[in-house]
Amino acid sequence: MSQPILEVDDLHTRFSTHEGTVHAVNGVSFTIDQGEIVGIVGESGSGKSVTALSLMRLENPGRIVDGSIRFQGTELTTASSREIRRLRGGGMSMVFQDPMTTLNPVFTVRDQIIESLKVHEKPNSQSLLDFLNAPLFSNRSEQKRKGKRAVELMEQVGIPHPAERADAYPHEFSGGMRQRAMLAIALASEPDLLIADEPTTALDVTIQAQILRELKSLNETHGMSILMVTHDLGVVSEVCDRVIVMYGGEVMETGTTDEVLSDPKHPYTKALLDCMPQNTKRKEPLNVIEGQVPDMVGGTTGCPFADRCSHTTNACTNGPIAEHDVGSDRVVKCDEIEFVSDAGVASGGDAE
Ligand SMILES: Nc1ncnc2c1ncn2[C@@H]1O[C@H](COP(=O)(O)OP(=O)(O)OP(=O)(O)O)[C@@H](O)[C@H]1O
Repeated sequence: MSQPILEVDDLHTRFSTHEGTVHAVNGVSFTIDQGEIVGIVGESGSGKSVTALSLMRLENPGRIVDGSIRFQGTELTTASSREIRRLRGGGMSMVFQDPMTTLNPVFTVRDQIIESLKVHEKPNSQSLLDFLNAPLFSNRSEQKRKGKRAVELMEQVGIPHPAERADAYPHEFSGGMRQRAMLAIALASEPDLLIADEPTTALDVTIQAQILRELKSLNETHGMSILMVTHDLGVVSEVCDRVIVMYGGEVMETGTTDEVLSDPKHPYTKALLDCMPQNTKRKEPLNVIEGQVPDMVGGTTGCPFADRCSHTTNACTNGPIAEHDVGSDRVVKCDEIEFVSDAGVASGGDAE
């Protein structure tokens, strides 16, 4: 059996706001094995991104108030900023939804990939030469080597004519190419775990399929583990080995992608699946889950999905809700699952 590369246990991340304390991540636990692709899926506001940011220790202005994140044996919740920097330079990288918020508009794509290569090679130090940004003759060959590597990485992520395009600025790239450039920057540090937060949401379906293929091939050829944050079950079904279904800052259901998508146990998972266009008859309006995701101010008592679920009982609103093992590596946080399996559950009160 594969060793977990990442172990998240009872993670709680909160934000202090004028309205009160937002319990964005509320007791989340999961693992990712070496070489595994795991998806986190859920509606907007379910806590997916804050979970991903917490793993990279980029949760600020939020704060981790409880729980543990162990990456390759290192506890990240108490790690020093030096350890975290070293980790970001090597073990873990993140790709964000909007490349323009991450790419620096005043540097060429090549320079930004080179910067990532430098951080990878010297995660804890910034040399005087780097600081002055004035490479001397002695490190010109080094600079050349990194430039060549940058072009190789651009080629690897499918940027056509990489040598010619390396000196372009981000605004000269299309959306899909920018996303690939960002992937190249993330890969420059040769991460063991890539966290990809909605990496294809802003792209058209053809480019989306190409990027997903790219990620899958990196996983297969380099054994890179991937945590894919998405609201799209189609993406999950295409690339993920396992899926974590999140709602209201909590994990509602986990399991292998095949099992969860073919036999969803939690009413929320079932409702999400019912909303997929593939599961709607032609010319009929798409299914929606009636109601809104909770704002998570002050946290929730009981199941966060209770006020949108058609099978809610008093026990669901009074909580706490137990996690049920319903198979190997399959967990469902719902006390009504017997009922769900027997009768089926649908969104908006449309029970099957
Ligand atoms: N900086 C912040 N300050 C206050 N609350 C925040 C902040 N960032 C996120 N939140 C809250 O944390 C909760 C979880 O948000 P998060 O972005 O993780 O959801 P998500 O599932 O990733 O949604 P999306 O798919 O839209 O990114 C939401 O209630 C959100 O409003």
